[in-house]
Amino acid sequence: MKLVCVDCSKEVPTHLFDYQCTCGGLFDIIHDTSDIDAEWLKRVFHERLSERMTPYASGVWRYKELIFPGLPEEYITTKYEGNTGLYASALIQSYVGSNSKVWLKAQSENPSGSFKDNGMTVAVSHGRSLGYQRFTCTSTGNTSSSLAMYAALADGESYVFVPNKNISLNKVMQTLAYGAKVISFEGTYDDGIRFYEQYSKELGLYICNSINPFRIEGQKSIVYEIAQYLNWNLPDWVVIPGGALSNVTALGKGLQDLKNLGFIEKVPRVALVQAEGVSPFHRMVAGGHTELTPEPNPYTRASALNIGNPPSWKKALRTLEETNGVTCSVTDQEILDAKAWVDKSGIGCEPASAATVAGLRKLIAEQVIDKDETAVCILTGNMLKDTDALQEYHLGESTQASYPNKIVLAQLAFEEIGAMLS
Ligand SMILES: Cc1ncc(COP(=O)(O)O)c(C=O)c1O
Ligand SMILES: N[C@@H](CCOP(=O)(O)O)C(=O)O
Repeated sequence: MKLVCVDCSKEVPTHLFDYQCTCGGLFDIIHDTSDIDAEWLKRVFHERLSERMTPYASGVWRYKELIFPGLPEEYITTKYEGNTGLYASALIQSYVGSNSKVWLKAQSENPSGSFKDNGMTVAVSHGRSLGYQRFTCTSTGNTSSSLAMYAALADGESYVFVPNKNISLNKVMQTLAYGAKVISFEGTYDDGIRFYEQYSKELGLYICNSINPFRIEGQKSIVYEIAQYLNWNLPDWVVIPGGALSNVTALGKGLQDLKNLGFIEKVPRVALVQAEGVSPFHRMVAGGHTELTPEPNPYTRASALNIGNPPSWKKALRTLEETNGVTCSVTDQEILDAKAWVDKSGIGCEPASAATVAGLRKLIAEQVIDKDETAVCILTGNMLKDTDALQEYHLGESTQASYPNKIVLAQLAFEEIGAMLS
């Protein structure tokens, strides 16, 4: 296993951990899988499905050989993350206008309520193995909640930087409650990342944002798990929301691993969905450009996607190229309407995650995705991550217009309730 710079291809051993190369490029982790017996590994992954209370009961560490093979078990900090549900929803199939199965992968069922746990367990475990006790991130709230939870489990300390506006208070409170030192600052996630670029060395903290390639390795497990649950037959499309672009990067890496090992025959196409107010990557791809122009004033109600300068865009571009992928953007209204239907399906998600369902609906309407093709939407965060969004939608004046389920005002009298039920 080695770290390789995505810009200049410089190689560095993993014990000399730094997230950024001297040339400024991010590092990628490259594994040597030439000695792996794929059939043996598949059997091991299958057997581990019945593990209980060991690191391999985790839906991330189940795949340790492809994520962080050399890590001694004593450093693994796990809450049995992953193991999240994969649901075929007839309601969402109908909402998006598909004739084929639409799966929802509920990363919202992770211990801290978002997909961040898949990557964070690996980052914190790696940090511990290097002797770190103090961990840090800048965050719109999910990364920080996840970090604070794992740092607490590891008896470490966490220091998190959160923008002082346009984020969900639920997430900040969750972070605080897990014991993190929360520093609220004027600016955005992008300013937080710039701060690390300048001061990370002097601070001596272990950085847990997705610029850390160990996060990406852990997040690969999401697609491994989908593939394993579907007996190594993936749907035609994987639809994923994009902010910092870590998850689409991990998805692409995971798909290549599965293809190289012969676990899957065909790599599905990836559809990356951004929120219209913060869609620099989509604009770059749609405009046929080769350099990303950051969004200077990012804003979307799906606050987890409020990232104007996605650090992993070069890695994400690789995923698009390797999977013949597409991008699109959706409005906040489309996101919130889609979220209401995902909630009604019984699965639920936060606004950012619903961008996938809104995007799938749009791409089917535009005939980019065929009605007869199957798809899986990655639902990245839990519906209780942003209770203000629920309240605004269901109790607000204008936003509930297209949604049929409203609060009913009635007297608690037998006649009135009886008449309603008849
Ligand atoms: C719930 C949720 N969905 C989607 C995203 C976007 O994922 P990425 O930043 O990896 O593109 C984030 C944050 O990053 C998130 O918290
Ligand atoms: N939505 C994210 C922002 C991206 O963070 P990162 O983990 O990819 O660095 C958050 O929850 O903070």
